[in-house]
Amino acid sequence: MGSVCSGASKGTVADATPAISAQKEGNVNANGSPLQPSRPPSQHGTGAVDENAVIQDIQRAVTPNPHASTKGDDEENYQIIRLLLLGAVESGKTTILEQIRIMFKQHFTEAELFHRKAFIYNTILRNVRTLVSRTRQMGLLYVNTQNESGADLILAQDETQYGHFTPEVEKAIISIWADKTTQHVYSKRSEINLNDSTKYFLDNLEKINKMDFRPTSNDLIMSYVPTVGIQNIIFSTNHRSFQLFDMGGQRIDRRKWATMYDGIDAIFFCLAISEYNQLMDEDGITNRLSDSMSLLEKIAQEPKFQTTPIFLFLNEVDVFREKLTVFPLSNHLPEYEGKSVEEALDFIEELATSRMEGHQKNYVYRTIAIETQSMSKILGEIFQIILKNN
Ligand SMILES: Nc1nc2c(ncn2[C@@H]2O[C@H](COP(=O)(O)OP(=O)(O)OP(=O)(O)O)[C@@H](O)[C@H]2O)c(=O)[nH]1
Ligand SMILES: [Mg+2]
Repeated sequence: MGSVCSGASKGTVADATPAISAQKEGNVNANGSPLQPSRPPSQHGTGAVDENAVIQDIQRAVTPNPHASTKGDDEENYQIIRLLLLGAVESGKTTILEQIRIMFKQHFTEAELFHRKAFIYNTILRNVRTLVSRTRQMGLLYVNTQNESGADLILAQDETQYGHFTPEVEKAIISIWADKTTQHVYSKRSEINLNDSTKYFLDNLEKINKMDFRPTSNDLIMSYVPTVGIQNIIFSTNHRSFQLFDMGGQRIDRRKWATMYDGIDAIFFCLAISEYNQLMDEDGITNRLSDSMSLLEKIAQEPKFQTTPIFLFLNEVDVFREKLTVFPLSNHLPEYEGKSVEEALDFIEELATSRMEGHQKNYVYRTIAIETQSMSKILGEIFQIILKNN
């Protein structure tokens, strides 16, 4: 169309009244049937689902209908605008998808909430175990001596547990979390790469451990469930329909990315800049930031994307800021000579843009994907750009 449809909001897309034409989400295909179950972090790469069947299923679902109207017909019948979310593991892809869902008022289903609830319990258990282990590793004692036996109880829990905690375990977790020693260990969390949502969930354990606990949309934003394979959502705004594909960022999942490269109108690339001091779980040697930068370069050089706009999210700015004081950036990127957070951010941005050199259209944003308000503004701007170009 070349410009925003008549009747479009002049403000951000978030301000526009969304017309949701369909809602497909949570590892479902466009027909609404399950693709692959999300797996717990300890089971990466497993699952009995036939990946080829899944890919064929998706391709069938997204292949343009030859009988459908094309641009130039009635506005409502424009071809769907297809967006691809790419980036390494835990870079914020699904968080952005969830922010988009919130923005377009795509409510989460009961099944999704139930599924996510299980992961929230597991995340809490893993995080508190990490804190307890670190406390012992550092040779620290709890201020409340009774927490020593509570720590034993927590360490004895099965790490693959996905259900409610017994009252005894709940009491032990709450007491350990409140202990000054734990708070001291937590203040140094950058050293142990503790999941960022630790405080958020532990502060609310009593509420979360109730049988009738129903996660809020913010709980979903804060929790992490690794994406397996490909999930997608369909939504409409400004008389246009969008299909957004979210891909798992692990190496095993990246193999499937190329099956989705045809007919993509924009790429949302997430890069967790806070990972400059972390190594990849998959091999234990590759620096995570360096892996993400290589991935970005590969996408920017992909022949099929030469005219496809890339919206780059330099994500986890909050964690990055926090980490810089503990882990100087120059220890990991010796060419960095700056001193301030802003200089560090500029340096990372330059690094990222240099990896997209030669690519025709790219837009860079510094983001904190868990913040609904700031993300809604940024995504609003992005959707306006996309609408103008399609
Ligand atoms: N503090 C903070 N946490 C974030 C930010 N972005 C995402 N997170 C958290 O990071 C975790 C991982 O985010 P996801 O969006 O699920 O990561 P992903 O890229 O989809 O990861 P895979 O599906 O494994 O490829 C979640 O717990 C989020 O709440 C951010 O900007 N700041
Ligand atoms: Mg994901």
